[in-house]
Amino acid sequence: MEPILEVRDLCVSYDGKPALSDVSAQLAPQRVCAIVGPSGCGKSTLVKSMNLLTDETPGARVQGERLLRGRSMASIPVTEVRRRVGLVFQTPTPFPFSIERNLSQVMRLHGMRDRHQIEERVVRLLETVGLYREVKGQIHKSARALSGGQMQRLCIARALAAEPEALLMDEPCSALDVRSTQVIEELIASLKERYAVALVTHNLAQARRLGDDALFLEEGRVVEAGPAARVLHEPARPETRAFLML
Ligand SMILES: Nc1ncnc2c1ncn2[C@@H]1O[C@H](COP(=O)(O)OP(=O)(O)OP(=O)(O)O)[C@@H](O)[C@H]1O
Repeated sequence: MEPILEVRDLCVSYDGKPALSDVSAQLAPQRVCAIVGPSGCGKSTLVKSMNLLTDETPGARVQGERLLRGRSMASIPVTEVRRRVGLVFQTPTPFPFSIERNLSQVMRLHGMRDRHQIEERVVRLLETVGLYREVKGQIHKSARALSGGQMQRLCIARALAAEPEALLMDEPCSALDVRSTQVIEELIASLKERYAVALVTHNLAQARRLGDDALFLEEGRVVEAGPAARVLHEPARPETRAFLML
């Protein structure tokens, strides 16, 4: 199946210091690609490069190919790439206005004008992330009053409001408690039906639970890649086995 998003021979450096070297990776439809590896190995840099955020980082230099459904991102307007490739960060950071406006603003930004259509879609998105029941009747209250887990689900809904094809998640649960983590994990498992997902995680158990594919990075290089069942359970290299505590 054609990948939704692909990077080929990607090299990223910050102030001349390499962070990623010759990285190739694919995000396939209806699959979660778990991106794992030791601290500082380039996981965040990889997902940020997948929606061109690295290209705006001062001192960063990006080389290599990035493709969205086979078309070079270089030939697609940045705003379109960002719409089609959503990014969710480690710390949930909704904008400091209402729950409703956090979502409707994205829709307006992407040209939706019909008020009823927007209202309907806000409800649908809140349902998708399992928030509707919890915030019903309060969607005009500040998003910052939500719990950490609720804020993260709102941030996921905000990424989905742009109707993306791929969803990049950079440690989406690391600021959350066990229960909220479980809720987000269930959500990720359901979202992959509709989106190609990249999941950066320090949590190896989480990578094993959710990953269909896996990419193991070390010092900016891909050292193992393929089906998660192999990479995370039977990696080829002794060093990877040691990291994965196998
Ligand atoms: N904006 C930046 N400016 C300079 N160097 C950076 C920048 N962002 C990342 N780096 C460096 O690039 C390398 C890769 O960092 P990155 O954050 O991508 O790794 P990571 O695997 O996500 O790390 P962690 O698991 O600790 O979050 C590190 O050496 C880091 O210090």
